[in-house]
Amino acid sequence: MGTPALGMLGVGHLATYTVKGLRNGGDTRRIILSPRNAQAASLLAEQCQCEVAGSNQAVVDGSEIIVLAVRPESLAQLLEGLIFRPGQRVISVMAGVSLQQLRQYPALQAVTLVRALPPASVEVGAGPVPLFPADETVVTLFGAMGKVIVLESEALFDVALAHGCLHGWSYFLVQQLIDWSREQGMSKEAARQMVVHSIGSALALAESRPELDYGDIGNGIATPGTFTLKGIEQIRAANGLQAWCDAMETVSKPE
Ligand SMILES: O=C(O)[C@@H]1CCC=N1
Repeated sequence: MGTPALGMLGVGHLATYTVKGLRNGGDTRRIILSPRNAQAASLLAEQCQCEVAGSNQAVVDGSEIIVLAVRPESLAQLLEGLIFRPGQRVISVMAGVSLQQLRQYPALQAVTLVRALPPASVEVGAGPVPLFPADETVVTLFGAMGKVIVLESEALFDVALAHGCLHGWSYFLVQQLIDWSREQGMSKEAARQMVVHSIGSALALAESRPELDYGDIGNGIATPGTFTLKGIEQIRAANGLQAWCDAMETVSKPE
C-alpha cells in the first residue's frame, strides 16, 4: 500500500496553506481538490502538484483521508448526497463544530472522525496543530507541517481553539507595536526588526531554559526601579494582560 491519498473538500485559505505546508514539509502524496472554487483549486493544483476532481464525490472516492475545510454554514450542503466508505478517515478543520454535531450528518455516521486546527503558520512548517482524538495516521500526515499536539478531550481541543485565535491575534499585537515605533520616527525596517526580535528573542531565551517559568524570567528583569517594571504595572492596571485571557475564555466556549 502506498501513502494514503488526501482529499480536500473546500479550497479556501485554510486548505491552501495546509496543502502548501504539506508540500513544503516534503509530503509528496496524491492530493485531490474539490472543484467548486475553481480558480483557487486550479491555482493550488498548479503550485502544489495536486489534482482537481470533477466532483466532490470523486474527491471522496479517490482519497483515503478527507479534510473537511468548508465554512460550517456550507457543511450541510456539501454533505448532501455524498457517500463515504465506512471507516474512511475524515478530518474536520472547522472551528467550533463538535464531533457530536458532525455525527448528526448521515454521510458521516460510519467514518472515522478527527478534529484538527492548523494555523496559517503551517505553511512554513511552524505551527502547533491541535488534534482530537488521537489518530496515528493524522499525526503522521500533519507531522510533516508542524508540531501535532494531541489533546486528551474535546473540551481541551476547544481550549486549543483559543490558541488558534491567539496565533491570529499575535499579528495585530506586533503590528500595533510596529505602528507605534514608526510614529516615533523609526524606519519601517528598524521598527519591524526591533519589535519582532524583542518578542522573538524573549521566546528563544525562555525556550532554552525550560526549567524556568516565563514569569520567573520576567520577574528577574522587572525588578524594582526598572523601566520594565514601571511599564508592566501600567499594562496590568489597564487590564492589558487579563484582556487576552478574557478573549481566550470567550472563543474557547463556542455557542
Ligand atoms: O478564527 C477562527 O475561527 C479560526 C479558529 C482558530 C483560528 N482561526
